[in-house]
Amino acid sequence: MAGVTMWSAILCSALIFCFDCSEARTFGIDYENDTFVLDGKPFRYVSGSIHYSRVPYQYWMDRLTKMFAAGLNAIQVYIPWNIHEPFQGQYDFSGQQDVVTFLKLAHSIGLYVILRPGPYICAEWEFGGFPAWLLKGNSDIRLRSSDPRYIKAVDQWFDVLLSEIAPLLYVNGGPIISVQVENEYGSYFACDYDYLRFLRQKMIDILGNDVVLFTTDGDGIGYLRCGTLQGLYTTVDFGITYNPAQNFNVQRVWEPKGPLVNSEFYTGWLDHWGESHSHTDAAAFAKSLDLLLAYGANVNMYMFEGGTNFGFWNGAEYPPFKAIPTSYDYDAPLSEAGDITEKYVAIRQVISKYYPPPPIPIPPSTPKFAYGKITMNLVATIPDYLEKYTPGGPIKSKYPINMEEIDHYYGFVMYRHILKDNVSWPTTLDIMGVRDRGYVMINQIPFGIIERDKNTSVNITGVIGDYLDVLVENQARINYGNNINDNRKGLITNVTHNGDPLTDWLIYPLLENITLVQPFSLKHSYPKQNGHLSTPALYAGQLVVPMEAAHPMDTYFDMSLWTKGQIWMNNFNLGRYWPAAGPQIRLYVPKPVLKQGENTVIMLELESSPCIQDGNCFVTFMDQPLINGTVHPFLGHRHGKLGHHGYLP
Ligand SMILES: CCCCNC(=S)N1C[C@H](O)[C@@H](O)[C@@H](O)[C@H]1CO
Repeated sequence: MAGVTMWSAILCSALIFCFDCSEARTFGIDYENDTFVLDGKPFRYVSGSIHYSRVPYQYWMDRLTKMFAAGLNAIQVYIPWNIHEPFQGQYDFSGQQDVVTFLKLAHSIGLYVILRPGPYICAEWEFGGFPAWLLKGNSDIRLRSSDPRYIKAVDQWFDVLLSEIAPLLYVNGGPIISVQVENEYGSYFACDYDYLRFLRQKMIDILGNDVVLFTTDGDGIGYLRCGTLQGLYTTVDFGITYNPAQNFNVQRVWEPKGPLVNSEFYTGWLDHWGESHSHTDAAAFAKSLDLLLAYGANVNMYMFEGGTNFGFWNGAEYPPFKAIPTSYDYDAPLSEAGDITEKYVAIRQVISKYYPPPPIPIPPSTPKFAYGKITMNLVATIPDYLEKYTPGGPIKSKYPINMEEIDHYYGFVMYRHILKDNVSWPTTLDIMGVRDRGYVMINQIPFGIIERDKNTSVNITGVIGDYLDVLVENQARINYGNNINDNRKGLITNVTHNGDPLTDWLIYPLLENITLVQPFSLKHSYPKQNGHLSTPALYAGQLVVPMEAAHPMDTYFDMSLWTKGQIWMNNFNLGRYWPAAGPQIRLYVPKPVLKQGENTVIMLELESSPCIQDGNCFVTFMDQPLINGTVHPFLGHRHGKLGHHGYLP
């Protein structure tokens, strides 16, 4: 008897969070009865996707509690590699990146976890989760394949990540009941089974054999051919359907027995700048959910809480190149700000037909406040700023260098060339390799905007010694499809003038850390103008939040009079704005980035500042979102179509 007591004690000590050490915790598949089994009993999950990287960590508990209050018993979570390994070999699992804490919070509420660690995650996230340093020195790397350079990086990353994850597996006392291998691999051209075998083995080596490993692919035969592998449970994804049998027939081709699983049941859809906000009818979705649950399916609703692409974390589709906005609201049941929606109520109602209502009330939406209008002031034009604030000075190079090679992966970089000849009449500057958008200036006077795959030339004039500046915006690395390998940013080709390559360049990485933006001796002479274009410049303002207990509150940043740029609040990068393109007109400002008293707002306006046009140098803080505004499909210019030589001044 003593022996048994000893073993159960050992088992307990091995099991974190274990509540009942008498029974080993198990989660698996009962193929005979077409169901998952949890601790030997039939189990079906009703799950929702939430991405911890898109919700301020101070709000994680709020969103997770609302998901539990909807009747969910599980959440589905992607792990973006690039937020955890910003530079190769440097890892970050703290603060906003503290995925272990996020998963433990879910566990504490009573939510199981379906984990999707990639290494590729798609998700409309920058580079599908890949770190940009994968491209440094490897312009021909073949991602998502057995390319040894890629496999080496994944192997090292998974050694670190999976070791963090293992203690949180259900079998070890944690909430993780299943782990996805790769992501919709069947939609990718490589079809490299050795790569999938490597991933499967790596996960088994570190996570063990007591976890369900699965794949997810679109519900089409063609997708599944390359998307799954022996030993990985095949699941599918699809949106609203009124004939679940038809959708699951595809899964049954690969899994004749076992639980039916829709791993991404789309509650809404993604947006692109310049296109109308996506919408999915709540009643239609609820009806389809009812049919899926009645059919006995396991369902994960993608997204249940969409959140925000703060900073430079949005992704892009290609072709054509279309960047994802800062809001990832997704028309999801919980809004970007975690508000309860009609769709949330409809879903909760359907789930309550199958399961007892959750033992907690629905938490309230967080309060929002309209802090009103504040004045913005010019700090500096970007050329002035960079000359003063580029630590160590610019990089000197005979030809332009792409961003990855200078270890500057996100945001902006300025390329400067000092004219060696007089250019007395307008002649063509060609910048074929702009990735993705460029603002061309001569001595700070804007001459035009260039865009990848569209207008890549501008007519310029100037004299010897003039500064030709090209400020390039990396709008996002493509996150989906077969072009994901072609993701280098900045200028990836030479710049030619009248067909001749321009040589001798100064390259200024624009600081990702905005704290160095100290108000210059404020120049009251506004930047140079050329038609409606103004010199890219930094503007600063102060938002004063009342010193009252109720404040700060969530709010929305309305910069609808401005055109396109980036916003920081107290040095927190709120994300990109582009009201000239739409549909997002206001940015969500979560309470945690604000403080009582003075809050510093910094804007980088790239194209056309209202301060110059009409003296309306202000922004407004509202108490309502606006992500379904008017769109301008010519990629964002109220002033009409692109001219042949870029936007005409
Ligand atoms: C327009 C192409 C969209 C590609 N993405 C697709 S199909 N999706 C599946 C993908 O697995 C998920 O990460 C999300 O990216 C989702 C769309 O929200």
